[in-house]
Amino acid sequence: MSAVDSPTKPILQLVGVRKTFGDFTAVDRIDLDVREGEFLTIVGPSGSGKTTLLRMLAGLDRPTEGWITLNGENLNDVPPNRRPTCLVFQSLALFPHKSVGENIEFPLKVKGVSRAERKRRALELMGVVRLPEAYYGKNVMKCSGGEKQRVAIARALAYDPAVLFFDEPLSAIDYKLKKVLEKELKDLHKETGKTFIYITHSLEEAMVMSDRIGVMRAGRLVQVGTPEQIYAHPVDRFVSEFVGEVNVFNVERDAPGTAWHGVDTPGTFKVTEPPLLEVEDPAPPVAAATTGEGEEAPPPPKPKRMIVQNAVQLVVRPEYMRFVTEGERVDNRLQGTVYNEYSLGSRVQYQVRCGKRVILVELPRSKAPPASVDRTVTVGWDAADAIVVRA
Ligand SMILES: Nc1ncnc2c1ncn2[C@@H]1O[C@H](COP(=O)(O)OP(=O)(O)OP(=O)(O)O)[C@@H](O)[C@H]1O
Repeated sequence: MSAVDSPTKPILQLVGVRKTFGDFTAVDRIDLDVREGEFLTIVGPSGSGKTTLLRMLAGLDRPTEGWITLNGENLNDVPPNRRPTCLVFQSLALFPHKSVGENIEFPLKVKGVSRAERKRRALELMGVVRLPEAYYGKNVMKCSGGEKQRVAIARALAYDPAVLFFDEPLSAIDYKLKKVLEKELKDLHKETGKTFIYITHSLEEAMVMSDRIGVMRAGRLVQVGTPEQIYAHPVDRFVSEFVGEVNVFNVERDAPGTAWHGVDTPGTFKVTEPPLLEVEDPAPPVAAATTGEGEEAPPPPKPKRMIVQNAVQLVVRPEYMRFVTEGERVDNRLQGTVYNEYSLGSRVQYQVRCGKRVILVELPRSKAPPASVDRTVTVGWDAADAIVVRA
C-alpha cells in the first residue's frame, strides 16, 4: 500500500507559506500536507516558484509569511544543517577531488563515525544505489553522469534524513539513462520508505515516480493529486495542457437544460453536465470586528454560493479522439481532412483540419489507418471522454 492510500499522518506541513522578493511574490500562500513515506513531486513551468519553495523547505530561505513544520515542530528558524532533511541538488555538489567512498562517507565523518563503520555503511549504500563496490576508491570526477547521481543520492541517504528533497536531479542526464534512473529512484523510495519531495519541470518524470503530484503556476499550488487525478481530472485548462497536447473546445448554452453550442467550432455538442462552481458571494466584506483587548479580529470569511455554469471548455486528449465510420455511434463528430501524420513509435498522431481548427487524434499503431494524409475523415469523441473545465 502506498503512502497515498494509507492513513499516515503528515510529516511535513506548510501553512500559508509565502515568499516575496521586493514587490514580487514568488510563492503565494501554499497550504500542503506531505504524508510520511510518500513520494511527492512538485511540477510547474519555469519561474512558477518550485525552487523557491524547495529552498524554504530545505532551510536555505525563510518564508516571508506562513509556517513550515516537521512532525509538528516549526522549522522556520531552524538552519539547514540542523534540520533532519537533506537536499540533492541539480548540480549534485559532490567533492570533486575525493573518491566515491569519501563523498558518501562525508556525513558519517562529520558525525564522528569510526573509519571501519563508515566504510561498511558506504559500501552498503553503494549497494542500495546500485554502484559496484569497485567504485569505492574511484575519483568521483571519473564517474559518468548517472554514476555521480547515484553517489549524490547515497551521500544524502548517509545523513539518514527524515525527508529527502530533490532539485531536478535528472535534468542534465540523457533521455535513455533518465528513464532508467526514474525507475531506480522509485524503487529506492520503496526500499528506504523515506519521504521524498522532488522538484521538476517534467510532468512525464513526475508521472512515473510520484504517489502525488502538486502542480504550480505563478507561485500558487493549483492542484495536488495522484498522477491519475492530475491526468484524468485536471482542475483547469492550464493543468490539462501541462499534462500534454489537448484539443480544447469552448462551448456555451443559453440556460441549463438547453443545447451546448461551440463558440469557436460550429456545431452542437453533447456535454457531461459540468460541476457546480463555488464562488464567493459578491456582497461587500463584513468590516473587521474589535476583540475585547482592542485588537482587530479578522473579518469572517465571505459566504460561498454554488452557480450553474453555462460556458465551459471541453478538453479532449488526442488519445480519446477517434476516426468514426458511417453509422458508428459517437456523441460528438466533426468532418475534416487529414493534413499530416506523425509516428510516435507505438502510436501515430494525426492532425486533422476541421474548418478553421486543427484536431489532434492519436491512435495505437495497430489501429492506425495507413496513408491517411489528404483523406476526408470524421473525427469523434464521447461526452464522457471530455474533461469539462471552467471557461
Ligand atoms: N532571489 C531572488 N530575487 C528575486 N527574484 C527571485 C529570486 N529567486 C527567485 N526569484 C523569482 O521568483 C520566481 C520563481 O523562481 P523559481 O526559481 O522558484 O522558479 P522555478 O519554478 O524553480 O523555475 P525553473 O524551473 O526555471 O528553475 C521567478 O520569477 C524568479 O525570477
